Amino acid sequence: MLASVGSAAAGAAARWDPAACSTSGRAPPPQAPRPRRRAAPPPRASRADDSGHPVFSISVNGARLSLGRGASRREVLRGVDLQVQRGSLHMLLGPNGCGKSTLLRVLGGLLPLDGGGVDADGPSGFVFQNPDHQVVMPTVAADVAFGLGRYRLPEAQVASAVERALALVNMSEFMHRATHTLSGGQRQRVAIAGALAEEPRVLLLDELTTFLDVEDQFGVLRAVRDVTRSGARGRGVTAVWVTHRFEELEYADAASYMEGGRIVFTGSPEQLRQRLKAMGATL
Ligand SMILES: Nc1ncnc2c1ncn2[C@@H]1O[C@H](COP(=O)(O)OP(=O)(O)OP(=O)(O)O)[C@@H](O)[C@H]1O
Repeated sequence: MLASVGSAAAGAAARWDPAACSTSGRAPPPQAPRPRRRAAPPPRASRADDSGHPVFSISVNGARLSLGRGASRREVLRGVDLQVQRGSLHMLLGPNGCGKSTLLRVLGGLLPLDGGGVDADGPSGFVFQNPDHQVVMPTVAADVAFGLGRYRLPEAQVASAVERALALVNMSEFMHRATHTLSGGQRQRVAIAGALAEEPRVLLLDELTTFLDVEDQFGVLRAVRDVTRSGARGRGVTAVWVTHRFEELEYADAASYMEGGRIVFTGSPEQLRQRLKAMGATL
């Protein structure tokens, strides 16, 4: 279990806004098409620990970042501290606009910080909430292979990477299916397989279940949990999962709560549930 690494207040000053964090998800905000999943730049500083101490895949210390221009510029990350154990499924919750997606982009190396530091395993792969923006090829196999195209690998190597990735998300039997015939959850698992085909060490997953029904929601969750547990002890893929849905906590190994650009609490899912209840949430 991770120790609390939040701000000194560790949630003492946290306020609870039930409207901002419901268990039923949210209507998607109007938005431009999300970028297709992509591997982040090469690893910066993969943490290895040979001394038997807890090994973290991600370590964020005092991360600060302002976004926007001119009068609309504002500090979005205001001193984020976070540690994520390698091979774990770590959930990140918090009200709308508290900085979860921004932090995810920082973890993937897509946004440089103004202050503080991030030390994360790499490469990382992103999957976003709307699979329609990510699953774009006519067949499942072609879609999972899409990201590998730029490496100019031999065909057999691509085929085996695709097979491996689909097996990891329990979608092998769908390899030759037309993507437009898949359910939302199946499409989301194809999107995850596409990210996995590039063998990331860290998966960054932004509200993957927003558009899914309950069955698909838990199918995708199980797939991600299984991926994190498929590696040897301490060497599995690490997943950071942003969600608004408290019921998903049961799949997490650890969870953090973010508010106002800071992590205010990190602990076990049960500890977070207790904290949220104490803050007035109906779970
Ligand atoms: N490029 C940008 N320029 C200015 N402000 C930005 C930019 N990107 C994000 N923000 C602001 O930063 C804050 C955090 O945004 P972010 O998307 O990280 O929040 P979030 O916790 O993921 O929210 P949600 O749960 O609604 O997805 C928001 O107030 C948002 O408007």
